[in-house]
Amino acid sequence: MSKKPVRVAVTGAAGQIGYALLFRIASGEMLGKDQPVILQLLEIPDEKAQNALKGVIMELEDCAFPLLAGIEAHSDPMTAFKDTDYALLVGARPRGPGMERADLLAANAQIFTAQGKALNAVASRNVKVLVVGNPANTNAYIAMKSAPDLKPGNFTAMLRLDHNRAASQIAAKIGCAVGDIQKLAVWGNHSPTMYADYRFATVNGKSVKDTINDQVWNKDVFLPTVGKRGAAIIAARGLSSAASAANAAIDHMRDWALGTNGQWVTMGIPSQGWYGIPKDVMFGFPVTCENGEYKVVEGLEIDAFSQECIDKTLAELEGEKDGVKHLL
Ligand SMILES: NC(=O)C1=CN([C@@H]2O[C@H](COP(=O)(O)OP(=O)(O)OC[C@H]3O[C@@H](n4cnc5c(N)ncnc54)[C@H](O)[C@@H]3O)[C@@H](O)[C@H]2O)C=CC1
Ligand SMILES: O=C([O-])CC(=O)C(=O)O
Repeated sequence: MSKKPVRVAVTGAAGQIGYALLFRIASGEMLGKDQPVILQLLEIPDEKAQNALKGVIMELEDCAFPLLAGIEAHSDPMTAFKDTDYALLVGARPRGPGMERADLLAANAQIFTAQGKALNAVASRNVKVLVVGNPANTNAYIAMKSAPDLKPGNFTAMLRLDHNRAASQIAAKIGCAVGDIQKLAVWGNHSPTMYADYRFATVNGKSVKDTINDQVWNKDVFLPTVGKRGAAIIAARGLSSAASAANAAIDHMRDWALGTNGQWVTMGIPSQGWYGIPKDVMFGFPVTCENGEYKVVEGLEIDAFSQECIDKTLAELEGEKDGVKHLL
C-alpha cells in the first residue's frame, strides 16, 4: 500500500536555492522514493515574486513527478505552514561581495520571528525545521524561541554545506573518494569561525589526521578554505551558492528523517550543554540519526587547539544572540 503524503513547506520557493531544491524534493531524493509529498510553497506577497512562484509551479507540474501529491502557493506563513511535517526556511536575503553573513541579521531576523510564531500556531506538533537563510544559526535560534509550544530540538540550522565542503577538501588532499571519509565534524556557527575537525575522521578505516599529518595545512589552508568557501563562490559567481546549498539541505533532511546508519553528519542544533556549549545555543555538532531523531556524538576529546576554535565560534554566536534579544 502506498504511503500517506507528508507536507513539506519551503520558503523563498522562487529564489535560487528554491529552484535547485524543489524538484529534488518532489522526485523523492529527500524523503525517499516511496514517500509522496505535498509542497506548501511560500513567497513574499509581491507580484513579481508570486509570478515567479507560479512559473516554478508550472515547471513542477510539467515534470509529472509520481510522488508529487499536491502543490500550494502561499504568501502568508500562517497558511503555508498549516499542518506541515517538514519546513525548510530558505527565504531570506543573501549576502553580496564584501559582506559577512552576520551583516544580514538586521534584514533577515524579523522573518524568523514571524515564521517561528506561524509554525508554533499551525504546523504539525512534530514538524522538523531546517533553517537555511543566513545567518542560519541565529535565525534558527530566533525561530525556535518564537515557537514555545514546539519541541526546541526540532529546530535546526544548516551546517551540512560546511561538512560537505570539508569532506571534499580532505578527499582532494588525500586523493580518495569523498565517500571513503567518515567521522568528520564541524563545530559551531555557519560562518568563517566554524571549526571543521578531522581529528576523528577515517579514510577507508585509517586516520585522516595521520594520513595528512600536517597541522600547518590544517590551520593555514584547510580551515580558511572551508570557512571562506561561501565568499569564494560569491566572488566567482557573483551570486551565493545555490545548488550546493540545496544539496546540503536535501542531505540534512534526508539523514534526519531516514537515518545515517551510524555515520556521523553535522547538524546545527540547540545545545543541551554538550561539550560545555550553553543550553539553547544553536551550534554545529557531530550527530548520528536514527528513527527520525538525531543524537550527538558524545565523549570526544577536545584538545587545546580545538577548544580555542570552539570558544571562538561560540563567542561569535553568543554575540549574535545578544544582538537579537530585542526580537524575542
Ligand atoms: N546555511 C547555508 O549553508 C546557506 C544559506 N544561504 C542563504 O539562503 C538564503 C536564500 O538564498 P538564495 O535562494 O540564494 O536567495 P534568493 O534571493 O535567490 O532567494 C530568496 C527568496 O526568498 C524570498 N523571501 C524573502 N523573504 C521571504 C519571506 N519572509 N518569506 C518567504 N520568502 C521570502 C525572496 O522573495 C526570494 O525569492 C540567503 O539568506 C542565503 O544567504 C545560502 C547558501 C548556503
Ligand atoms: O556564503 C554565503 O553567503 C552563502 C552561504 O552561506 C554559503 O555558501 O555558505
